[in-house]
Amino acid sequence: MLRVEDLRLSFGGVRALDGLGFEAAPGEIVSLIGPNGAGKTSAFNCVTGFYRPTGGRVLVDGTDVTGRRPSAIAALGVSRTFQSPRLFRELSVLDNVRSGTHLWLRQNVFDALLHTPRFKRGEREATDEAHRWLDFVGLRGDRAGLVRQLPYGEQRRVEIARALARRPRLLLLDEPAAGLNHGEKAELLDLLRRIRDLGAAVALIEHDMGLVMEVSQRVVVLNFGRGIADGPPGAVRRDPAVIEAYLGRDADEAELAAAREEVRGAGTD
Ligand SMILES: Nc1ncnc2c1ncn2[C@@H]1O[C@H](COP(=O)(O)OP(=O)(O)OP(=O)(O)O)[C@@H](O)[C@H]1O
Repeated sequence: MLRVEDLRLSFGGVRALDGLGFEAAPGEIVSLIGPNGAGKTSAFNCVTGFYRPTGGRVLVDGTDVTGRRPSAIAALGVSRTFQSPRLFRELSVLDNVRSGTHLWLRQNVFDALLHTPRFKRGEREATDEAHRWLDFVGLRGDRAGLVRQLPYGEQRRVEIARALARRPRLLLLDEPAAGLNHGEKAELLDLLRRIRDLGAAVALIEHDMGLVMEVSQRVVVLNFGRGIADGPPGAVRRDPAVIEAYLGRDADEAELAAAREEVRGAGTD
């Protein structure tokens, strides 16, 4: 579904991406991990058209989308969330999710102006579907209220519901566990599995190693814009290059042991 080949991106002298390659197949969660500044979000931005790579290719279901605009890439079934939720703050919870349906809802300007039967049918369908996705992400409570009044963890769920309402074939989630408490993380783990079971390809950026190791079919480790490991979680967490990437070559044994623990993920062994 997604194939990234030899991706390169520079900002002035900074090489954010330096020959990155990875793939994500339908029904699979592929996690991108790596130290701060390793290039994970830059990779997402290149895949979704927010950045134009300076080299390499991005293929979505075999179509070369390198350098295309975000809207053109979204139209191919690519949907994403951001490190901090980017919602329409002055819209209701429901309307935020309904906005996701406009990608596939077939309405023209005359339908909207004249409120034709087709328009009304479409609006009903959009509302029903938005409710279904809010149920799916487990958002209880008032859906007519403004989204900005929700707690942070719930805003994240709304953003995921909106991304799902676009009916994506490829979903990119940028640090969905950031700022969540323990209980919310457990619910997110369950949600990620259910999203995978829908059959989409999921690419995940996440710093919570326990979550990553538990939910991913494959883990790609980035360091300085390059992939330094790519494989099933079990193999990646034993890879010495991965441990080193988190601390650097000069780390002493105690630090390395602590890093090994972190990469291994609490309670997953
Ligand atoms: N818009 C930009 N302008 C200049 N430099 C940028 C820009 N975006 C990213 N960079 C640089 O590119 C490198 C990779 O950043 P990126 O945000 O992709 O890393 P990351 O792995 O997602 O980090 P984090 O885990 O902290 O989110 C960093 O050195 C960063 O400072």
